[in-house]
Amino acid sequence: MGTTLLTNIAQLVTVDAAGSVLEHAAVLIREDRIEWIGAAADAPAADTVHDLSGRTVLPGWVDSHSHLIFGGDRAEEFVARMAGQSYAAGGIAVTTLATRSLSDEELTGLVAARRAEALSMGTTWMETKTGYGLELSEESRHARLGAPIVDTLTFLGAHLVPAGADADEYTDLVAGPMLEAVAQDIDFVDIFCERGAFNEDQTRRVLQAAQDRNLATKVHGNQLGPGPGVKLAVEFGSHSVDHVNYLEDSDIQALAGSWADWDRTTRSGKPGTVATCLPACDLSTRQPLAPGRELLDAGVGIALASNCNPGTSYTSNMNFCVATAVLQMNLSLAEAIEAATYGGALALGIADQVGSIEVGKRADLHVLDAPAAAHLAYRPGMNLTHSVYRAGELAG
Ligand SMILES: N=CN[C@@H](CCC(=O)O)C(=O)O
Ligand SMILES: [Zn+2]
Repeated sequence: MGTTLLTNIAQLVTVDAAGSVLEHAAVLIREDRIEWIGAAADAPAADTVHDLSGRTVLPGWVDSHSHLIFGGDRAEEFVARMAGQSYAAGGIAVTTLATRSLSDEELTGLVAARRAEALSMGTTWMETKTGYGLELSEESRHARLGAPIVDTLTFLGAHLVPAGADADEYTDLVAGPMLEAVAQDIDFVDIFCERGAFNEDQTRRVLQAAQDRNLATKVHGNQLGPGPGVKLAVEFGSHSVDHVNYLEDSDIQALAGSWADWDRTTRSGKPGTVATCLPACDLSTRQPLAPGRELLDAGVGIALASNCNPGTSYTSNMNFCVATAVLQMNLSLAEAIEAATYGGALALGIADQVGSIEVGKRADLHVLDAPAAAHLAYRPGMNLTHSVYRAGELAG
């Protein structure tokens, strides 16, 4: 592979701690790593040179929340919602049935195609979750098939209590035998803490079981109404709490408190619980957009993610999520880009490897067909992704 120089970059948005944006820049990649960054005029020689002709380069998106392991779709549910019906967790069962009927080959093919689609739109690191299995054999099949396709795999056996099951007995199954069966394939344990899904006590049991196994955790919380999800995530030291639409002041304070030992300017210390905002989901479910601005102003680290799934957010387009965060959540472009790259990396515990363009980090780069990153929000809905480098390799 040798070295590759990307040069003639009009704007290089590094997302480093200082938020450096370089103009007339170049990046040297050696194998899968970033070896040098600087002015194009000073660039070292390289085996291969890619002239980017005045385009913009960002870190690849780090999509820290998705549910790609599913069959079928729920377009009818979506249409009913647009006609006024509200979203309820029960729709998950429809996807569970559709997924069960797929062979390993069919399911693998669907997940791989979805991963490739996201990569083609700039997502160089992708998390996904189980959660449409809801029985031991299916949850472990989904974990086994999904793990080699995505970069981070999360176990979400506690997504919905299956019809006819007792909620507490099912929670015991998730926290015990199911977790045991998937443990070797997963990076995180997650739970949907919400009315209609799992309550506070059940959430505690699952988070405790994960902690007892030294597994990192996440929580789906405060999506459809106020609830205990945020505070539980903070109490258990979860990497993130996701959705965060309905927050009380005390939730924001709890989140802010978790960031007390983090120094933003040097990016050192102990990161707190990331509040992951999912704007595409909020639009598709007609929920109020998560208060990203308020969270940032309170000192909370935030991430933006797609939440790609067939029920609440059938898109993996992070360009769209970033544009929405700028246009409708009052984030600056730099804040939105940081949340969709470095913020996602913090939410997945991989910020030392990816999430910014810095020497030594993995060469995950997203080239925009635009002279400035502002075009992401200035030209919303346009296909601005020109090319994508993942671990130094040109994708596609
Ligand atoms: N909220 C819970 N889980 C998914 C939706 C799953 C579904 O409706 O299929 C989410 O993150 O939005
Ligand atoms: Zn989700």
